[in-house]
Amino acid sequence: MLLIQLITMKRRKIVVAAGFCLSFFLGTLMNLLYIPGFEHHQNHDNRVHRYYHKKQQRVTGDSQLHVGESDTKAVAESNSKNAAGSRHHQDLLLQIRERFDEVVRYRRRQGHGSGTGDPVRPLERRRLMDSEPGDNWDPIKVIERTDNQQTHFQNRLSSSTYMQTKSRKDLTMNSRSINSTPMLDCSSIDNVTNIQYLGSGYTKAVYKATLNNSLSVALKSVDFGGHDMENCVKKYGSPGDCYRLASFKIVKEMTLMERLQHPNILKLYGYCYQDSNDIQDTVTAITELGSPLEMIQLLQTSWEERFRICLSLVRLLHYLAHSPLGSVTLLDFRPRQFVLVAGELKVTDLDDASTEEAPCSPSSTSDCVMEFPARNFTLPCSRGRCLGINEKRNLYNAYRFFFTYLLPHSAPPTLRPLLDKIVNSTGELIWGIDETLLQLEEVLHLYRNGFYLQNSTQTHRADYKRVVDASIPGENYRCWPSYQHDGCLLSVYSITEAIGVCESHAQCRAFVLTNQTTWTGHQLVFFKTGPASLNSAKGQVTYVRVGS
Ligand SMILES: Nc1ncnc2c1ncn2[C@@H]1O[C@H](COP(=O)(O)OP(=O)(O)OP(=O)(O)O)[C@@H](O)[C@H]1O
Repeated sequence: MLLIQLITMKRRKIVVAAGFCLSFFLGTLMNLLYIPGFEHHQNHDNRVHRYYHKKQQRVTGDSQLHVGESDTKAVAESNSKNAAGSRHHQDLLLQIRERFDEVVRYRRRQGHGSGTGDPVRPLERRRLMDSEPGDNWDPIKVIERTDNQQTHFQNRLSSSTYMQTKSRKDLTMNSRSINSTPMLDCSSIDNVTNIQYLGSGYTKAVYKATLNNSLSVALKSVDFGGHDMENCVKKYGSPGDCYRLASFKIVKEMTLMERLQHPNILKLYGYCYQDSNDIQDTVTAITELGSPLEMIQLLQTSWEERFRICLSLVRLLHYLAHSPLGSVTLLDFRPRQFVLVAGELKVTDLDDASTEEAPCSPSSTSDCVMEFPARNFTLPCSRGRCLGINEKRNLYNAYRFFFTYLLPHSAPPTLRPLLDKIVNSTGELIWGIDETLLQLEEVLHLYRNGFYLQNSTQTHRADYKRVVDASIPGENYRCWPSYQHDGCLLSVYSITEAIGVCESHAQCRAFVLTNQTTWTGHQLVFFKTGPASLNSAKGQVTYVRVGS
């Protein structure tokens, strides 16, 4: 049993709650916590909770009615209802089977695969083996099996507290590794601290947690109160199977994280299966932690940082187009599917990734139409597949969600023509991802080596005196896009560029070189209103404007 100390906040008062296990926390934290922004989930959990109990009562009521009823019409109606219910349930099981098959396909596909971690839970793995040719993986048998589980589940619900974690499967996970890196397991998240809700989408809820008071990670699990679970339970009335269906999104995501290794794909650190809320083997993925992408915030950062995001994205899309699993497209390509890790963009939501290139017939003109809100594209059909559709869909989405907003705005003027060309060529899908990457790497080369300064033959009006081992602690002013909010801290390639910046700011009379550099190797420089507080500082260099 996994116990964690929860410090809960309610109406800004701190309440201490102890002894809840992690999966309980992940599923129902919102029932117990008040943290601004949690209300929505709290309502959802309560709704689902109430719904389960109602459902339980309704089933009991129905059965009593049927026992005492001799009317053959009612019996016939009941039989036909049961048949419809069974078809309904079968439909759910077929969906589970489809998701399961998809995961199996990704696991089996040839390519790199040095990882020995296997995020498919033992139960599914058994079924995976059963689904080999000559298989006995029979959806009907699964229906029977899950019917039993379902009855058990509902019985338990009526007699036990909702969402009570039962036992944890301590699988022999320490031996797992991805590319020789040992993976985290259930024991790793036994004593997590600083748990914070990060966000949730249609299916999953994500929490930040600290392991061993040192490593911060993201914990991802099915959101019991999320839309996916709620809609499914409403439709099928089978929380256990709905959970399984939803959990395959996490299993798929973990499988793809394991198979697709790239600096711009979030790292899977490990996973944990444990029984929770009367559901067997609920899964928690343990991944690298990022911070959600805020477009408004990005628009306020320096061009260099925004360019980094676009370059990260293009490197990612280039990898996806040539991945070991084939060309991968991100069907859900909104900025919220990405996070930032130390300034690098990384994709986090892989449950909607697909390697299927749309099939087509050469005689049809409509098979390969890619539709976007503002325009459509028709791609050629080659050997029964729409040529490059996965790559082109990713690229156009990168253009419409990222490049148009982030690339040209406040870029160094000499880079503008090339950046405009990149924006136009991707917006028209003239270039593929290979050419786009080449061009962005060229921009990086020009920027990193200061070639963007070549044409700026501005003559500086003032002289600057170089003062060694000196700094100016005060005399700050604000500028945009500063790396520090209460001062003017900008990145420059050279002293000449720093002088140019100082000349362009009416307040600037001095600047101090820091020993910090940006990701491109540019130096961060503090611009100052004057040298009044100039003091001695070993190793630092200050430039003070002389004359008017
Ligand atoms: N590793 C992470 N670090 C920080 N935040 C994350 C991380 N993973 C996800 N998030 C945040 O949690 C939110 C929900 O995660 P995710 O997108 O995986 O859930 P989902 O249910 O698949 O959502 P959607 O409805 O968008 O498909 C994301 O929008 C993102 O802001």
